[in-house]
Amino acid sequence: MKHVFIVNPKSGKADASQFFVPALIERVAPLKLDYAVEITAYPGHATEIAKQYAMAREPVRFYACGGDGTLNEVLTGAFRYPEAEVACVPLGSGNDFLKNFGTAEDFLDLEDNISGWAVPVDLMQVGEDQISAAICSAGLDAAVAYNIPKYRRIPFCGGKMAYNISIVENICKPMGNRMTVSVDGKAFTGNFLLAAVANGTTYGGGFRAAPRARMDDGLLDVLLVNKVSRLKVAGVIAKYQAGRHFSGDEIIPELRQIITFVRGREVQIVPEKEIVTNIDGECDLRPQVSIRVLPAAARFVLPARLAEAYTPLVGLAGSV
Ligand SMILES: Nc1ncnc2c1ncn2[C@@H]1O[C@H](COP(=O)(O)OP(=O)(O)OP(=O)(O)O)[C@@H](O)[C@H]1O
Repeated sequence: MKHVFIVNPKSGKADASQFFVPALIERVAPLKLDYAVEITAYPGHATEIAKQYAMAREPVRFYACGGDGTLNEVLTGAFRYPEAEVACVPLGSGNDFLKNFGTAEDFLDLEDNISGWAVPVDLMQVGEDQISAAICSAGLDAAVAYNIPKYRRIPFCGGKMAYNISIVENICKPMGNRMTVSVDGKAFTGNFLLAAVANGTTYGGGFRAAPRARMDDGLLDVLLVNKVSRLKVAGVIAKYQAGRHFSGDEIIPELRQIITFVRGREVQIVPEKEIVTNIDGECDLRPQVSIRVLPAAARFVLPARLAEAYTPLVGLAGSV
């Protein structure tokens, strides 16, 4: 099998082509692998690189070396090819996807990652031609992420500070979006702070919005958070962030009037006005969003120690 390391130099805080690639080559060379290193030159390039290799229809493993955006791009390029599997070397700022399986440290163990194997994971089809691996959302959380780049350029205003300023800005604006969210045909209409459609548990740099979601159950966990007063919003968001809005498979009693949780396979979000949406960390204004689960659509490589401990819900490990 060919091993292709696709490195995004713009992920995370430092340029991985400088600090990671030399170390990678030093560690991989003695392993006598058939390998290649590709450095992305622009957004979307990782998809093109993955597609180009996968089209040879030979067994190939891609290592998405970057954050969730890079992983999304590599999965997008690879998932239609049964000979291709996708691993992740977490060099981004959030790397929320891999939290479904283990920690960043587990995936940074390069030798363990290389000797790991693939398990089937679900993906989401967003609209006609976009793929999402972890979570799609619309509303307040997406608007906060959308505004962050504007503050990052202010001197002394780094990641966390930019995030906090963006939260304050969004909480000061009128909150809530009137929308209808349909889950497998059942419609929920209301004034929602946010709607999240989760394949995985975590997004936004550690928000455990869907702590009960599984990447291999063929289902999406949908969370609808009602508009609440400014006084209540911080408390609700704090619980939502920590995953404390759930007890077992249910929303905790004190939040049941505020948060609706349903599972399904197809979701349409139709807002009254254009809304900011977040698809695996990439934010855009959209008039509406439709999302459909693609069960066991990709092969995701777990490092050997995690793969040994992993119990899949569907199929057998490595056999999509
Ligand atoms: N050479 C490049 N120049 C500019 N942007 C690039 C380049 N290569 C990739 N990108 C873009 O960089 C964006 C950010 O990458 P990524 O999401 O992997 O990092 P991150 O934001 O640090 O991590 P996370 O999403 O986990 O927080 C992606 O949307 C990707 O399209």
